[in-house]
Amino acid sequence: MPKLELLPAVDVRDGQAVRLVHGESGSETSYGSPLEAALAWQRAGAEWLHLVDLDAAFGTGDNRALIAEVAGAMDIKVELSGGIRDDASLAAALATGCRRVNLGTAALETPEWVAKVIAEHGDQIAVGLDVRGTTLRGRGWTRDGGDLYETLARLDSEGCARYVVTDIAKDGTLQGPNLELLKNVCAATDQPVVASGGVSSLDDLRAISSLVPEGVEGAIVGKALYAKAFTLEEALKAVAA
Ligand SMILES: O=C(O)c1ccccc1N[C@@H]1O[C@H](COP(=O)(O)O)[C@@H](O)[C@H]1O
Repeated sequence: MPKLELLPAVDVRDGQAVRLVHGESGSETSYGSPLEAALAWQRAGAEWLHLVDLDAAFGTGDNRALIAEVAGAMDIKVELSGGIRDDASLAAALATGCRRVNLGTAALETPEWVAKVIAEHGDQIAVGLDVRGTTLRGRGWTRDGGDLYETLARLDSEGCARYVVTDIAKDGTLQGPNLELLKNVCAATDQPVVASGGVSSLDDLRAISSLVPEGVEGAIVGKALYAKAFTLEEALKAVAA
């Protein structure tokens, strides 16, 4: 059985690595230099970095140059998110050398464009399904964007390679992942799922690992690492077993 991939997160707001609670603008805790954070996760053995431009996601500007600097400094695979909504932002994201991008708002608001870029770029495109209950949220998670399972069926039919599923109610809370949601999404699609939101302990990672046979491929870990609930080395060991 393949092991669960771990993706430590670096979310960038106003040039700083931050963590939010429920993805709410204004709830930031700052953790300093995004480059230093990313290099620290790489040194600790990460194989992936989940890198988010929060300003681009919220529409409060962007950190494009800094994101490119961080992605360019990585020897590991980078998954890039936030504000990738048109040809120009997609080209800039892919030009960083990232392994793949996550599209959020675009999958809700411009489905024709998303179908086109899925067809063009294959598994370099993932879609972030950011949900409250079963309602998708876009534009920095401030606007409803339709039903999770209807959107998933549409994206599956268009050949979307992968989904990053975030339970907004759990994100940044250290309250544990929404395992039911992950199971339900895995049951609804044959494509791999990356879990996001709520990881608080090594047991949470072991619980997500138990869903690998159902289709969970990876887990994004944010607040728990920054709050030092465990180290990345411990997390990698816990999912290797
Ligand atoms: O990661 C967050 O905490 C987050 C909070 C609020 C909005 C977005 C967030 N992150 C990721 O950004 C992309 C969505 O960006 P867009 O809608 O495509 O501009 C998505 O991967 C979210 O998970």
